Amino acid sequence: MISRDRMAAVDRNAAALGVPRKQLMESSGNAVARAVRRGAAPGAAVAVVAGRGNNGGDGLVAARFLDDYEVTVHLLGRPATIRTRIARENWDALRTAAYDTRTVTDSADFDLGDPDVVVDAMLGTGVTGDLREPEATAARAMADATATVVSVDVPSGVDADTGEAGGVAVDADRIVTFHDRKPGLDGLDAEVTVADIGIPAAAERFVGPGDLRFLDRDPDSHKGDAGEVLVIGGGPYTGAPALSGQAALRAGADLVRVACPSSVTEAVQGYTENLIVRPYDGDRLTPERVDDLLAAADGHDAVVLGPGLGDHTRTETAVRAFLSEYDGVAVVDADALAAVPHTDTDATLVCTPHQGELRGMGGDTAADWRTRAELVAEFAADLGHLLLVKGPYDIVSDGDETRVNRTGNAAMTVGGTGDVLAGAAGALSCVLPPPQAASVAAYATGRAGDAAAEERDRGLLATDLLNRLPAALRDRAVGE
Ligand SMILES: NC(=O)C1=CN([C@@H]2O[C@H](COP(=O)(O)OP(=O)(O)OC[C@H]3O[C@@H](n4cnc5c(N)ncnc54)[C@H](O)[C@@H]3O)[C@@H](O)[C@H]2O)[C@@H](O)CC1
Ligand SMILES: [K+]
Repeated sequence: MISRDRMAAVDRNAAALGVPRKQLMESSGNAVARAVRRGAAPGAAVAVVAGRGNNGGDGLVAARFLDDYEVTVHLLGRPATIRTRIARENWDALRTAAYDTRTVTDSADFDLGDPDVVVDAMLGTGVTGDLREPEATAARAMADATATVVSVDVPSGVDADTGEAGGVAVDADRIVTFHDRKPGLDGLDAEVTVADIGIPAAAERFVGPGDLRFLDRDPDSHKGDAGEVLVIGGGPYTGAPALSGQAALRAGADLVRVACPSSVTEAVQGYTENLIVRPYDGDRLTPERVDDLLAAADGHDAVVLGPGLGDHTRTETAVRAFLSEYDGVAVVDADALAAVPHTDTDATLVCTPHQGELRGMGGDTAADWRTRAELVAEFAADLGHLLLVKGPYDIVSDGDETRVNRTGNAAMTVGGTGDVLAGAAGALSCVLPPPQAASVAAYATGRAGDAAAEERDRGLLATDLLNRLPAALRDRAVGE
C-alpha cells in the first residue's frame, strides 16, 4: 500500500536513479492497453478520455499500444493547456502519427460515441475536490454508456488516499493502478490490477531527493512553526553541543537552545551568537539537573540528548532519569545511547549510534549492508525505538520499515560529523515523523559531506558541513 505523497517521492527517486517519469509513463500506458486487451478482442471500439495531466498522458500512451483496435482519443481541453511536457509529447506523437484525436473545449460538444471500452484517463492522483467541467460531463457519459470502463491508476474524481469522491466520480469496472495499491481503492467495487511499471526497488529502499519533498515549508509559517530544539550536551567535550546546535539551525529549526554545564558556556557561545545557551552549575551533567532539564524540554519540539556529555556514571544516571520522565521526541546520540536499552520511557526516540555504539547497546552488525539492515531492523524491533545506524551505508529502521542512505564519504569519519547529524535529525524531527526525519537527516548530512569533500578532500572538518546543509536539504529537481 502506498500513499499519494510516498508515491510522488518514489517517482522522484526513480528519476534520480536514471528511470525518468516518461519511461514510467510508457510502462503505465502499456499496462493499461494490456488490461483493455483482456476484456475486448482486436477491432473493438475503444474511447480514451484523457485529462491534461500525467494521468491523461498514460491514456495517450495506451492508445499507441492499441493500434489493432478502433481507437478514438478525446483530450479534455486545448492541447496548449496540457500541464506536463511528457504528456504533451505523447499528444504530439499521436497527432503526428495520424491517430483519431479530438479535443473537447466545451462540455456541450462532448460525444463519447458508443464504444466497447472506455479508458478513463482524466484524473489520477492529482485530483482535488469535485470534478470540474468538462470532466464531470465526461464522467456522466461514461456512467450512461454500456461500455466497460477501465480507469487509469484511480477512477477519476476518487481520492487515492481516502477513497472519497465529491459529486460525480467515475464508476470503474476495472482499475489498473501503478507500482502498488492505493489505500483509497480498497472499498471500491471494481477489479483492481497492480501493474509493475519498472520502478526500481532501490527507489523505495534508498533515501533520495524525493524524500526531501516532505519538507516543503508553508510560506505562511511564522517563527516557531519550524520547531524549537533543545540540545542537552557538553561536559568533557565542548565542541559537540555547539556543532549539533548549529546543525539544527542550518537544518531549519527556528530556535535552538543549548543546556550545558557552565564550564563549557564560553566555548559553546564562542562558536556562534545564534545559539541560546542555558548553563547549569558544574562541569558535567548530574542527576540534580534533571528536573530543570525536563521543565526546559517541555517548551521544545525536540531534544537532542548526548553530544559531548561524556560517559561518567553520574551522567548516565542523569540520562536515565531524564528519559524515564520525558515523553516528547528525542534524538539520542553518543554517550547517552548506553542508557537507552535499560530505560523505560514514553518518549519517541531516534537513536543514532555508529556501529561500535550499536554493539554497546546490545545490537549486532555485519560488514555487508544487506545483512546489517536485517540486523538493525531486528534490534530496533526488540528495542522498541527507531535506530539510525551510521556507516558507509546508514541504516534507518523502526523494526517495521527499513531505509538505507548511501550519501557520505570516507572523509566524514573525522570527529564531529555525528554531532552534525544528530542536530539535523533534531531539527527535522520537529517537522517530520521520526523515520522520515532520520532518513532525511542522514541523506542531507551525507550530501553536505560529499559537497564539502569536493573542495576539502581528506581535510574535511565537521564544521565544513554546516553551511552546506541548507542546499543539501533542497531538491535540485532537474538534471539529476
Ligand atoms: N510515479 C508516479 O507518480 C507516476 C504517475 N503516473 C500518472 O500520473 C498521474 C498523476 O499525474 P498528475 O500529477 O499530473 O495529476 P493528474 O493527471 O491526476 O491531474 C492533473 C491535473 O488535473 C487538474 N485537476 C485537479 N483536480 C481537478 C478536478 N477536480 N477537476 C478537474 N481538473 C482537476 C489539476 O490541475 C491537476 O494538476 C497518476 O495518477 C498516474 O496516472 C504515471 O504516468 C507514471 C508514474
Ligand atoms: K483515472
